[in-house]
Amino acid sequence: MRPDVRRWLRSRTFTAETWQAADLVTAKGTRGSTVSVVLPALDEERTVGAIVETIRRDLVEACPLVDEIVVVDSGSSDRTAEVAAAAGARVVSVDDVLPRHGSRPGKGEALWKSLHATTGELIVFVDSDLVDFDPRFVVGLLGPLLTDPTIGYVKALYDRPLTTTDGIVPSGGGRVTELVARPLLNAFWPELAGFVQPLSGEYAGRRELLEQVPFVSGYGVELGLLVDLVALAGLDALAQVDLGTRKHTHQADAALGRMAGQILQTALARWPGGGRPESELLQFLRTADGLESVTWDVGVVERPPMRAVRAADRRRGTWA
Ligand SMILES: O=c1ccn([C@@H]2O[C@H](COP(=O)(O)OP(=O)(O)O[C@H]3O[C@H](CO)[C@@H](O)[C@H](O)[C@H]3O)[C@@H](O)[C@H]2O)c(=O)[nH]1
Ligand SMILES: O=C(O)[C@H](O)COP(=O)(O)O
Repeated sequence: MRPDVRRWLRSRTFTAETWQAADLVTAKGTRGSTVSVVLPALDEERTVGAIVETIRRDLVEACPLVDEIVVVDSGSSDRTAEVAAAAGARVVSVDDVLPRHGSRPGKGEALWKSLHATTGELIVFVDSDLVDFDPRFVVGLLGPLLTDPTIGYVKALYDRPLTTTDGIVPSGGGRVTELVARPLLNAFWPELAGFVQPLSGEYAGRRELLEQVPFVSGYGVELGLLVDLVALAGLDALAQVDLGTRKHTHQADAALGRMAGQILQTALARWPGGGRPESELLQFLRTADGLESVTWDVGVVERPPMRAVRAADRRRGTWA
């Protein structure tokens, strides 16, 4: 493993249990910070209500850590907006924010517009398709930002079960993460190899940083933010927090293929070019002792066309 990644993993990986909401309220008061929670939502009537209600009950009413909950409706055709509003969120439609800039389809557009629709100095993004949502997610993501001024952006990490018709595969989820995003990041931005869940939809950042980088309109937004923020602020300004387990609604393989395509487009638009890709791939496994990293060499060797080999051997008189 690269020394910079090893050092970053040790100093910038936290667990949500480190912080209690009440302590963070005190830290927030001392710093005069404000917090917005943003939920991008496209047809999430089944799940968005419970998430909003939990955050409102536990982190607005019982303990004033969160100042506003905003659901950015990304063009839902179901009752997402009504359900979210009834649960206590302010709901804005993506088309009504910055209308003179039009609306692009996709999740990243909703996040970009949320910067204009909210006021918090700290912004926490939470997907609205989460099942069994735990308020610890928000507390954990805010912990590093409210206690360490050198940290500006915090990603979630977690176990990702895959729920299938045959049952639950404990670590089977995050297919695009494992098959596309992590190999790409390891190859071209190896300093980011320590991010266990680079595509996690739960993350928090300082507005001051988030307003300095572009937002990709679709599913490339998470990879784009990581690459652009490390260039802007440096690796030590980024952190990750272990939130336990995350369950969400899975998309079909064909939809994940389109997601992978957007992530690839995002990466290629940022690829610095030149040089050889890094051949080390860092993978993470959950063991009884916590997260274990394993390094693999995925470098490949190009063998020449057989005709060229034959011709060269004939010239040397060594062809058998
Ligand atoms: O056009 C869209 C599409 C999605 N969403 C919302 O965005 C969130 C995540 O979308 P989802 O389709 O559930 O993504 P996942 O399959 O869960 O994909 C993972 O990987 C993506 C690519 O990095 C991330 O954007 C996601 O947050 C992350 O959970 C959900 O609340 C959606 O309702 C929108 O608001 N608008
Ligand atoms: O983050 C990902 O890799 C994609 O959202 C796919 O997740 P899933 O394999 O858990 O459905």
